[in-house]
Amino acid sequence: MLKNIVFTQFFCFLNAFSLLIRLFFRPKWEGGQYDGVENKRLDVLRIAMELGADYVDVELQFIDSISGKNPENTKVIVSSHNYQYTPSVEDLGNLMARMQATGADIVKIATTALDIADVERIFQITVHSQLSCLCGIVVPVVGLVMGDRGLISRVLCPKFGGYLTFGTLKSGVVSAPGQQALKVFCVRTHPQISWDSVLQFLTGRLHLSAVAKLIGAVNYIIRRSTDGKLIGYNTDYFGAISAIEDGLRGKHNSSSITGARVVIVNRTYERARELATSVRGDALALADLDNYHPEDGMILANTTSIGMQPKVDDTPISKHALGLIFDAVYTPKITRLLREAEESGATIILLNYLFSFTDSIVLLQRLRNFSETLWQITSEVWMP
Ligand SMILES: O=C1C[C@@](O)(C(=O)O)C[C@@H](O)[C@@H]1O
Repeated sequence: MLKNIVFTQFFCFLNAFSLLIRLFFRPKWEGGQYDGVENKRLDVLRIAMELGADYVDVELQFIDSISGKNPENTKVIVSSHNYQYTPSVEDLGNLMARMQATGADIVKIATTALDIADVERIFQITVHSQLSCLCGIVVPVVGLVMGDRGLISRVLCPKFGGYLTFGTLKSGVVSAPGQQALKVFCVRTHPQISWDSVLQFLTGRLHLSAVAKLIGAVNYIIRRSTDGKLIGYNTDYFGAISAIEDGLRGKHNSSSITGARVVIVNRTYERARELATSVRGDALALADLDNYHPEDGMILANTTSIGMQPKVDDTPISKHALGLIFDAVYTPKITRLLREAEESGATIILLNYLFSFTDSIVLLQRLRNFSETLWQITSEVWMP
């Protein structure tokens, strides 16, 4: 029976970047090719487990016939496919809860994009399901949106905490609409060519949006289809500012946001002063931060990479911070800074991934025909 199974897919674990082959046996009613008796299909999955498959993938409707019967080294993925549309956030949330409650090792939801903005709902659910780890075990989630308009979900899913993405080994041979052939892009330079010169190459060719120019950083580069020009945007600022504003609104129960006195802290005092001068703020040396006693209503924003994986035990401030604490680090989502701040009773704010993303969708929608030319630079390119 195993001979009849077609191996046409691969898992691409983007984080570890190791490649695993997965066996799948999806029925026609769930978008696959198997048209036979259900019991036989489930038998195949059971045999696969006995033979030591790393993963077996079963539809939500059949999870009971597999879950709990798997050997320790076989992980069970529970799947749901919607080939018509992407349901509302509420419906997706309910579906996710039902899937998580099955006891599966991994939850996978694949929906269909009728509009590029549908992807946002899947990202929202993916992010939300990671945050529920605060109160218990996190079940890894795969959230994908099928179809050309869902392409961005396949590329950006790791950024939103997705466990893996799907692709095809051969262009055109797909098991779901929108799957892309595996291409590993890397910026490879000769040891004598410095990262600075790569940046120089990019920055020399970039046209900046007004906001990116002002901030001096971009996190998205899009090749404009009308003239092929590379346009650099900054969408991260919006994710950060909107999260802080939301946090303030929630804390003070009001809709008005007022200005603030800005204090810039940097390891190099001179640099702190330089930036502080440009925003008419004050500067502080990092060494003085622990003894700094700000007035009530302080918002502390960590915009450095301190506390980011792998150095998750680092924190920019040794005492427990109070007030409203924002951390721009997004791996891990709950940094030591945020954890300790929360323990001290502070209000913590996470980067508003979704706003950041919504903003990019708005940009993309403005620039029609984007799909073949979307470039995403996951680590920011800083302008010299
Ligand atoms: O669940 C998935 C992901 C998928 O739907 C995709 O969109 O790549 C393809 C399916 O075959 C697979 O089982």
